[in-house]
Amino acid sequence: MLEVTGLKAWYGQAQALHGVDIRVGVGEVVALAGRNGAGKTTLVRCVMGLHRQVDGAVRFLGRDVTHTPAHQRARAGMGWVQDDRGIYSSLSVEENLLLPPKVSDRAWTLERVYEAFPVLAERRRASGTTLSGGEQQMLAIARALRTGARLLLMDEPSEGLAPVIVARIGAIIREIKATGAGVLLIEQNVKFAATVADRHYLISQGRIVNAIDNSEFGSREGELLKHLGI
Ligand SMILES: Nc1ncnc2c1ncn2[C@@H]1O[C@H](COP(=O)(O)OP(=O)(O)OP(=O)(O)O)[C@@H](O)[C@H]1O
Repeated sequence: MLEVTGLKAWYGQAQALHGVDIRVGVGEVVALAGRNGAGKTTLVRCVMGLHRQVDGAVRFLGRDVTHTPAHQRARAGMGWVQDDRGIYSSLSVEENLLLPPKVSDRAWTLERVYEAFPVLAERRRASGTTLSGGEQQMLAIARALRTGARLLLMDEPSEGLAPVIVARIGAIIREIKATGAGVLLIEQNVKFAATVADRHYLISQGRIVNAIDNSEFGSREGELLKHLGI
């Protein structure tokens, strides 16, 4: 579904990505971990079409989208769950859920969202400003699902959340996977990533330095943690 090959990216003269290869298959959850400044956000921005100083190729659903504008990639089925959560704070939960444009017939109905996220049903009339961190994260994920995105790019969904909420988010990611959607998950919490991911990529200084199948995670966790300085 997503194939990134030989991706290079620059900020002016400074090169941030040095030939990155990653892929996400249908119904696959792929985790990306790396230290601060390793290139995770740059990579996701390149995939979404938000960073234009690039070389190499990004293919999505069999089409070369390397030079396709971001709004067209979103329309083709890429959904970004941002780390700042991108919620309209002056609008209610339900209004936030009604805004996203539908890009495919996989779009989740409001009823389906409320079934999967009971807390959003309870808080449907609450304004964005009054939501807890966990509720905001769930709203951000639900908004991406409302579009019918085929590939979700998630930026640190577990960050700053209580373990019980992180576990709930893990269950939701597994549910998304079961629908056949792909997920690219930026996640420093590799223990959490291991509960949902099929594969782990480790990025360092703009290069993928390790690709680990989740079945090997138990024996190679130490290697990952050491690399991340955890
Ligand atoms: N707007 C920018 N202008 C110049 N250089 C940038 C810019 N954004 C990022 N960089 C540089 O690009 C490299 C990769 O940064 P990036 O933000 O992609 O890393 P990251 O892995 O997402 O880090 P973090 O976990 O801190 O968000 C770093 O060397 C960073 O300093």
